[in-house]
Amino acid sequence: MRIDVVTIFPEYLAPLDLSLVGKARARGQLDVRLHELREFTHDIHRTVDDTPYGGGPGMVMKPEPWSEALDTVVASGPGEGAVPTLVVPTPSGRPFTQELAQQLAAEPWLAFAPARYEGIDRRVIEDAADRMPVVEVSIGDYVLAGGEVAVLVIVEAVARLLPGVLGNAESHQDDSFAPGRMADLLEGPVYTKPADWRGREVPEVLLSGHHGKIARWRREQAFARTLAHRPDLVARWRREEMDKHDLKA
Ligand SMILES: Nc1cc(-c2ccc3cc[nH]c3c2)n[nH]1
Repeated sequence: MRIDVVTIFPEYLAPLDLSLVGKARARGQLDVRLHELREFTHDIHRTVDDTPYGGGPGMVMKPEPWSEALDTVVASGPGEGAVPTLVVPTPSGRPFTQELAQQLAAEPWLAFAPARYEGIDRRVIEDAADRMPVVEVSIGDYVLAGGEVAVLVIVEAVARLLPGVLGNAESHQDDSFAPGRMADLLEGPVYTKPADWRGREVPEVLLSGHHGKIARWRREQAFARTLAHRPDLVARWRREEMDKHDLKA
């Protein structure tokens, strides 16, 4: 997979050199290219923003640098009409879920447009959508100061789904949120040595060696935690299970 990121803060993406994503890049499984938006300005001050039409607080990112940057990204692709899927982090976007991560992981080429200020001139997104798939994505119902952190979240969640990126020991096949595994929902509690730590002992069942009982205990624990923290997910999973067995709620 190829990933391009256009940003005024390339240093914000430094974590993409580390750990899972960094190793995947070193192995050639991921080709990540950062583009500094100010390289696509032509004034002495390298201006990327201006005041908003219609008034209001803050500044808006100018269309020209973005369109030049995105044109350069597309032109540097494999050619033959290949274009990236443009991912635009925004609080009002499509919720980023494991399902969307799976969909993005199936794409050969992603380009990210993390905004700053009050956002990017809308015409940039509209113009891009005439040439490539565009998906606006929210990583949660809170407001960040820019989209770079969202890029890190999305890239990590997508990269770990790519074949060979996770070692077998860390396979994502058992991900709680992987489609079809809603029944497990969130992870249950985990324990490691020592068996007694500060007077707190590991649950007996985990020392029993009875794999059936252990698996059931873990599902029960995960379900109880999910029911407490995410009743909405449990309700959705129940509906999906009822639909799957053509049962009426
Ligand atoms: N899910 C989510 C995305 C954002 C976001 C994305 C881009 C910009 C640009 C300026 N502020 C931003 C905030 N906040 N929360």
